[in-house]
Amino acid sequence: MTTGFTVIRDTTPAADIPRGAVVAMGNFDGVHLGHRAVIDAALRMGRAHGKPAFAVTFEPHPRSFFSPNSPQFRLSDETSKLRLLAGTGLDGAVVMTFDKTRAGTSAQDFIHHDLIGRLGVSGIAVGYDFHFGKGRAGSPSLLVSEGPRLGIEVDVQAHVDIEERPVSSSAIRMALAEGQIDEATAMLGGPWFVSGAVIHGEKRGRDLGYPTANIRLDKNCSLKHGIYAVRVGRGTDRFDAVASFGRRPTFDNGAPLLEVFLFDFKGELYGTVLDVAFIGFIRDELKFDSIDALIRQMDDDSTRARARLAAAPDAFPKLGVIG
Ligand SMILES: Cc1cc2nc3c(=O)[nH]c(=O)nc-3n(C[C@H](O)[C@H](O)[C@H](O)COP(=O)(O)O)c2cc1C
Ligand SMILES: Nc1ncnc2c1ncn2[C@@H]1O[C@H](COP(=O)(O)OP(=O)(O)O)[C@@H](O)[C@H]1O
Repeated sequence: MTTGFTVIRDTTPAADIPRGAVVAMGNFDGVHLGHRAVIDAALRMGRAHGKPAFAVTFEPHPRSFFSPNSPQFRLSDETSKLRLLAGTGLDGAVVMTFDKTRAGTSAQDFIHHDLIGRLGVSGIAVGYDFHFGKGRAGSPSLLVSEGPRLGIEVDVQAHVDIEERPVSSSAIRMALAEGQIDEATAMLGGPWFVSGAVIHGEKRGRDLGYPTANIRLDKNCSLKHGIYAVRVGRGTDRFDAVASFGRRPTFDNGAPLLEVFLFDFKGELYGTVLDVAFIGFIRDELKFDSIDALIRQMDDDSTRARARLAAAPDAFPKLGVIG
């Protein structure tokens, strides 16, 4: 686990910002294999320069600033993204607020004020399709052409392909919406995960013999409704589990909830923040005619989830500690 991951924000005093860092720039939603190629390039450059390597990223996601009315399924919220970035070996992240001012900053001003003035960057790694600055005028080729004059090394990473398809955050969103967990895991370089605090439900689970820790996911989460083999993290503890994400058509067809039954666990989880990593898809969510039929199905789901998890004993996202 990486420690000492520093987060720099727009409000961080200049005196607290290390000068001369190399930066990996991107939105980094999900921190997938393509992002990791850019991050690895920055790590190599940082070692060569004898300088720290930081991610430069934007919050909220620029798309939600530009299209506030078309909801965005985020693979990782800000905290999850920072934990993933902290797990890569980077020294920190510069989180730039994406607001009206930043959206209106020209590419040249972004380079000169935000990157050189504020950070004194000595190197920049980006992906082939990263654009920045007002009107998306800033591009990898602009950085490549300006870099030598500014004394900044620039590294542009090509797309990472899996089966001849470029890895992208939107391809991963689509895979999750289809319940294609193996595809999402391959593109991410590790299992997709969500985090949330356990809330109270209808207290039906304990009567079924399946108490479930209930977690409300972001309303824009488009993970396919269904039953999954999951691995749960509570701090550094790990528990194998089976989870249902859906509306419980057998009962209430209510708001979508993630409900997690931890194997071999007894205890109180209300209020606890759990990390839930999706390891395998088991089946679609169904409406059962009787509680007994649902319970028999949950027994079978548990057997299948245990087998799926036993085949991937170490599967869990590599997360670091922020701060
Ligand atoms: C492994 C598993 C499979 C489930 N499958 C279904 C299902 O197919 N259909 C359904 O309506 N509810 C399903 N559920 C949700 C249960 O109905 C729900 O956990 C139960 O109602 C308890 O709710 P509570 O946590 O609010 O007490 C499943 C839950 C688990 C843990
Ligand atoms: N093995 C377990 N897996 C999940 N939750 C458990 C387990 N054992 C005990 N619990 C506790 O039981 C609660 C879920 O019980 P349940 O009857 O489903 O209530 P609720 O409807 O409030 O979720 C969890 O939030 C947790 O505090």
